[in-house]
Amino acid sequence: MIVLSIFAFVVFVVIYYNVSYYLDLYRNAQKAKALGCKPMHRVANRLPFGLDQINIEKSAFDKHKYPYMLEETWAERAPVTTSEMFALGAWQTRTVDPVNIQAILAGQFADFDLGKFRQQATAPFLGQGIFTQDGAAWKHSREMLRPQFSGAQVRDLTSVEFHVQRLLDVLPRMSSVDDWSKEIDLQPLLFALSLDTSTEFLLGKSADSQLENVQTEKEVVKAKGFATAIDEATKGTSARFMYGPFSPYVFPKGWMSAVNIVHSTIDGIVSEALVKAQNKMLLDDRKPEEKRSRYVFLEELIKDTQDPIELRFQILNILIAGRDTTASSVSWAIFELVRQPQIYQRLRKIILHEFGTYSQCKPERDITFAKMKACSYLQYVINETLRLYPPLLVNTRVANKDTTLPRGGGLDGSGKVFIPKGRPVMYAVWVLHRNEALWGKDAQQFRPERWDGRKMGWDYVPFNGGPRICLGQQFAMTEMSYILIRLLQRFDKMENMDTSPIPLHNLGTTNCSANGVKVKLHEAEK
Ligand code: HEM
Repeated sequence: MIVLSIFAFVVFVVIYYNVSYYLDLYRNAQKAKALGCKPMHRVANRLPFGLDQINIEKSAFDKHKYPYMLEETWAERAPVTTSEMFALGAWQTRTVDPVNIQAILAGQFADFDLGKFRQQATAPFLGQGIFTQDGAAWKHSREMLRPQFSGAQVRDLTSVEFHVQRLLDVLPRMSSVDDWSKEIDLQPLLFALSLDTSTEFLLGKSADSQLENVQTEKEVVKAKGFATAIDEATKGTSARFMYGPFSPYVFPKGWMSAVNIVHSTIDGIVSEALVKAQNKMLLDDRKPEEKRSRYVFLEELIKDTQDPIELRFQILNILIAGRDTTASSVSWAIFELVRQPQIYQRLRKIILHEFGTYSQCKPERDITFAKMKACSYLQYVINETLRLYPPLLVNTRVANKDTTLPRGGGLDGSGKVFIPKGRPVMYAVWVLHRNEALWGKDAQQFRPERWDGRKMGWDYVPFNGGPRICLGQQFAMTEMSYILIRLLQRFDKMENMDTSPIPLHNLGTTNCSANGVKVKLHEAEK
């Protein structure tokens, strides 16, 4: 009897699922017709429910070739650049058409949300913050945070110089007898640098993770705890993303304890800051001569909210949004520069001309925000790095109502397409940025000169666009410029020590090199 009941229940679920699936398809087809939409190209699956997609994605991920898989599978029917597929039991639309991307991010911004999957995957770690919210909550966060990213604070580079000096202190220690250093991997050092500058900017206290590399006993332990916990917590969160709707049930080993370490460290600093704010004391109470940064994000934010949980999550959201993105981008820039010595030398010559040699340069006087912004070739190098290696390879928005997108319908892809409420629309920035139709036959090559006279449009979205454009864009461009200037002033040559034939990719919160950035450095002024 029980067996019969279970059997009947399963049959009922299968029938119910099938009927509602086909009814939905029928209703959507009717609505699409009424709106003058044309059918999208459908990607064929080899396994039921699109289960083959899991294999394809997992295998590419494990082989560190995820971006190449995107190019192969997303460009399947070029030049028609929008399609739909059934993956993991649900329909999704995939586009690399700049016109559709502009519609999603700007023109039809109100029709799309981040969707519940991002919130579910990140909730225990990132809670309610600008990076995870939608609607009114997001608007509130954006209005509260935006003023913190304008003006003087973005231009205050004293703290960046302090931490760059720590990085430079570490590098010569690795030198051998001749003028060349031994082989080092710059990538983890650049990640530590970025964690230290971001925590100092946001919290008024640096995580001092670079001290790990100079072996200062006491602080090393403190730094290691926080830096490792941040890495574990972000890695675990990214792993949850892969499971889509099942992410709330996935708890990678050690993830929650890493999350707790990060939360309690930030909570400690926040509660200290709240006490100081109540007593009208400065959060950053170092003596003036010890002060590296005139601005502390948390100190300013406390003027808007005193809720400790809101403060924790807003700070953490920005830390995660800004730290790995900047570090991986500088790493990729060096990755390319050491493979093309002529570009390295051209950039270095311009840097020396504009900002002086390492020993002549007085950073506060010579490396200003305005001068960095005006240094075109330096900006071209960074633009080109973010084109070829956008930190976020793929992004998703979810329709919050029945809507349409302007392109992708019909055989030539020029017609409107219907997007039903709840449908995820994914856009692959990696594929968009390497599309030959948009970037020319040399789209795969690192060629900063292509930016000479080129205007930025919807074919280039490393920072996204529209109302949700990256708040830290200016901050990131400034910091990346600064780090490159100091490194190229100090080293007149860098040699690539990595022999892998193609770049391999690790995907954490951002896309970074799986082989690191292995180089030998040659000091300019020994
Ligand atoms: C190369 C460096 C960076 C890149 C490529 C980058 C890219 C992005 C992208 C693509 C988004 C949109 C995410 C989405 O809506 O799905 C974003 C959002 C954001 N970024 Fe960045 N980012 C960088 C650095 C930074 C830095 C340094 C900060 C802060 C210190 C920052 C703060 C933010 C914030 C707060 C948001 C959320 C904006 C909102 O939703 O309204 N980013 N970033």
